[in-house]
Amino acid sequence: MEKICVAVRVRPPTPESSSSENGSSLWKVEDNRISLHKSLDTPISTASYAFDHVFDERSTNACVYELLTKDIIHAAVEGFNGTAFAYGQTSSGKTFTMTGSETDPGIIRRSVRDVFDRIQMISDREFLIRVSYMEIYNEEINDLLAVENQRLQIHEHLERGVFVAGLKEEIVSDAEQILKLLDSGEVNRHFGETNMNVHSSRSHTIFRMVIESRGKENSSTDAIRVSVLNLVDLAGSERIAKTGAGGVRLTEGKYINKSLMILGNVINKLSESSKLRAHIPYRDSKLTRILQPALGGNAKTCIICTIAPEEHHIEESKGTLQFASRAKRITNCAQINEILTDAALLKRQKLEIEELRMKLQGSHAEVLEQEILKLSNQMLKYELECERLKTQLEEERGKQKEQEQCIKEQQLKIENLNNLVTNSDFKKNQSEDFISLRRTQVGRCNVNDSSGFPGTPCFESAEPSFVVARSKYSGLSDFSPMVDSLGDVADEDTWTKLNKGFVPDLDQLQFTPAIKRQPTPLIAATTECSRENQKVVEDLKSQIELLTSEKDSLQVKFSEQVVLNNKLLGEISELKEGTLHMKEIPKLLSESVANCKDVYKDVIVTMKTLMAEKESPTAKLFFGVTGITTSLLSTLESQFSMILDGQKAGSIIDHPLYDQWETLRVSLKNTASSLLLDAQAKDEILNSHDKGQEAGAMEEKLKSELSIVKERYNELEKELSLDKLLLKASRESHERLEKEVQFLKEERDSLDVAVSQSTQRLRVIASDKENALKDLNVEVKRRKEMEEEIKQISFAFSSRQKSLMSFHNEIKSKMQKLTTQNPKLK
Ligand SMILES: Nc1ncnc2c1ncn2[C@@H]1O[C@H](COP(=O)(O)OP(=O)(O)OP(=O)(O)O)[C@@H](O)[C@H]1O
Repeated sequence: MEKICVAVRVRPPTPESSSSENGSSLWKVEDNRISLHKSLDTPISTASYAFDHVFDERSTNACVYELLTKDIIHAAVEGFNGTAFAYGQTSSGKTFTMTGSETDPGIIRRSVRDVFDRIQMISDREFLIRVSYMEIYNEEINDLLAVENQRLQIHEHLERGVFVAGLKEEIVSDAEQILKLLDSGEVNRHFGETNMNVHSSRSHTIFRMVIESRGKENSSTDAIRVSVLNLVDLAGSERIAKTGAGGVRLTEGKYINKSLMILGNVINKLSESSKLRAHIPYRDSKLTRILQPALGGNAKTCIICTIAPEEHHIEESKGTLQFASRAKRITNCAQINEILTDAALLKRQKLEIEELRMKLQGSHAEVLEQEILKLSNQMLKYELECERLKTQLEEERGKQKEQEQCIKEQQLKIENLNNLVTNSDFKKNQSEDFISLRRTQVGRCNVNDSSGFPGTPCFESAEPSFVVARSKYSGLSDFSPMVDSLGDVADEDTWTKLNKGFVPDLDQLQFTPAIKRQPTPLIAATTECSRENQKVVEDLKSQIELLTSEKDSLQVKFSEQVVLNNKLLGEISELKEGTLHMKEIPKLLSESVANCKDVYKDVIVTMKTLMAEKESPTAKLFFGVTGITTSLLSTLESQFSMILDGQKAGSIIDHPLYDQWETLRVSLKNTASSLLLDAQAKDEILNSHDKGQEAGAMEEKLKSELSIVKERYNELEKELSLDKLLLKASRESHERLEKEVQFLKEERDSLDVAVSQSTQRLRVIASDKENALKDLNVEVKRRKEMEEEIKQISFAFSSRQKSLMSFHNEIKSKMQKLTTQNPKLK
């Protein structure tokens, strides 16, 4: 187990920035520490970071290679997998570090030369070297050594691990040959000009050397070593606002930021304690999938994080340093990769059996026998444990299937909900609709409003669980985002955001045991093997526990979602009911207005016939009132016609407008009939020739009636303005209602997203379980083989013991014979 080696390199300031920023860098490098200083040279305590190496602006590629990469290259020659990669924002010097210049070659060229120098020094082994060069451009793998090999796929093999199918591998015999291949590959690389870098890498490149070696002598008995060396130049993260990217550059930028964010996620998960990290999202991007062995796997890895010293890049530089801090906590488990030929395996086993025999012949025979027995028992125990885990897994799978079924049903429900919402025809200006809805939602509205207007929907009174559940969706998901949901990643420098707020805690560092897949040496290693097996089984057990708990939490979340969904469904059906009810109002109102109009027309006709003297004050007043009332009626009519637009009939009896119009109708009718009676009385009075006295009384009466009409008119005017206010309030309520519906729709959409994320997560868990099961099967198979071997050894041991016993008895009988023949010997 060893930690990843992490270094930081500060690029020299650009000529423009050194002239504009007085040439003084805010980043100070002291030994292996880098800290941010304020302009007055006071250090900022929270921005000080320590790494394995920190290279300042004056350091050369030669120095970086010597201190950081050289050991990994030498280890690769010896059979260890190795990876070196450069990470940092755009224009911070990654390509300069990996590729370098003519005068100061970068890590890749230096590594190539060093590999061959090293090979020259190893005289007892022979080497075969293959190289490949690929780029990941817009999440597609292209072969840089064979342009026709585009969009290559990643495959996984039990023994070979993750590999890129169809990638050209050139067998090379010297460094010069590789350097030429590199130059030809460089031509095919995607570069582009941005505001930040005139020669910006638009893809991640991976230069790979596969180093195979075997001993020159006794080659049939020696294992073949195969190691993979990856030298990676990542594309730089970029802020679109700074790079000024558009069109193709923008698309590239989005892909670059997305894959770097996933790399950041993987690093974050790996830097967590092993108890917390349930799932490492290697599969979320091609880059992380290819680099999987280098990140927490079987490889020696170094990361060089490059930063730009300019003040306007401080945020990006801090992000890079936080990424580096996390990477520093990752532990790899590198081991020599050996492939044993059958002959080599046989020879090794023979040697081991011989060793065991020697031990058996010594005084430890019994102890060893016991140990073998103990081991056999342990094997049996582990096998049983494996069986148990297997059945547990089967059960888990069954449960998972059920859950998937549940999710499908849920999705169906959501679709129905969707249809319901889209079918609901909420039109603008249907303000009165809300009045009816108010009745249906009386429990949830502010009906006791002092204004007496219809209450507005009140969500404070909603059940707390509803609010809690809703707030959950606004929070960030606790698992890594899926590639497809990151469409707008490039709009914000998300990876920098992601890196913020990290507090390194090295004490919590945990190690992940790696599963060894190599053939295991026999007897001498049995104890070690059993311990290892135990560890593996425990590891698998803990993995299963983690998966189970994760599944449980998902199930809880899922049932919460179901509850929330049901609630939303209820609310939406309530709203729908309300809407149907509301649709009835306008027609009735318009009917009411038509009624009033008819009555009023009758009244006017009657009144006109009564008004003999058209120029009298009473007639003038009457006609004036008639005009006003007509205009009132037309206003109301136009308002209702606006509301009626597109609505259907229904019934509403208790609407305030209905009451008012009813009162108006009755009052007009009464006035008309009283006027009619008065006119008749007047006729009678005139007929009785008592003109003087009666005319005065009649005038008085008419005046008083006129004032009543006036008052009534004023009242009507007030009622009308009240109605207007009511209409306004209703309109506002309707708008609020519409917003609420919109909000519910959004809520439903977010639920949709959450459910699909859960589904994806479940799928990932399922595949993880599948992998765990595969590993278990491999383990079981291996254990069976070992058991077989132990049986054979036990058998050999017992036959050896028997022969020893017979030999012993033979000697004994011979001795006895000798002593009987020659008693002197006694
Ligand atoms: N250590 C250094 N010494 C001198 N010049 C450097 C150094 N590092 C970077 N530069 C120069 O800075 C510029 C940008 O560097 P480079 O292209 O390597 O950045 P990058 O991180 O690879 O950018 P991108 O991600 O956009 O490809 C180049 O002109 C390069 O020569």
